[in-house]
Amino acid sequence: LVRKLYTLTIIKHGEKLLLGFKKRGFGQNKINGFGGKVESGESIANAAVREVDEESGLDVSRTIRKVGLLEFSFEGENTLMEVHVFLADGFAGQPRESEEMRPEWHPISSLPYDRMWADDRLWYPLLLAGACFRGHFHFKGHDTVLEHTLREVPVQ
Ligand SMILES: CN1CCN(c2cc(NC3CC3)nc(N)n2)CC1
Repeated sequence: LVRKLYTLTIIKHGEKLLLGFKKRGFGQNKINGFGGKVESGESIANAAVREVDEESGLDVSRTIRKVGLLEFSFEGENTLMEVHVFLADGFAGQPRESEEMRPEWHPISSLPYDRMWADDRLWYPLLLAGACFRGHFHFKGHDTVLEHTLREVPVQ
């Protein structure tokens, strides 16, 4: 199994989340938090801050907290995605569209789960409850979760 590191940052402001419509690349046309690959020699938290800046123009360096670790495997593939999830409870700057992402605010009471990855509706409730969590989701293709594990873990 080839393990690759990624970040995913969700920005919360009051009762809304700032998510983005992915315009290209992996997860194109889905709504998601901001993120990308962790480059060699980069800390995971710094990679998260860099990706939020690149994709939304916002500075979350003073507001992000680590909230989760999600692993994704795919039927018939030898790749394992290790996604480090962060929650930012504030930001500096104004959201701006980038080549990758079109930022948009979504009320927590009406998240567009059917336009998000299939795993999101499983772990977002833990994120929104302020929990820390760890999960593994085994996908068939990009739309079907064949099996998964998910548990709350003690806050670090
Ligand atoms: C850099 N990106 C960040 C977001 N990320 C994913 C993946 C995902 N499910 C996996 C089946 C694909 N679910 C969410 N919500 N985000 C992939 C890597």
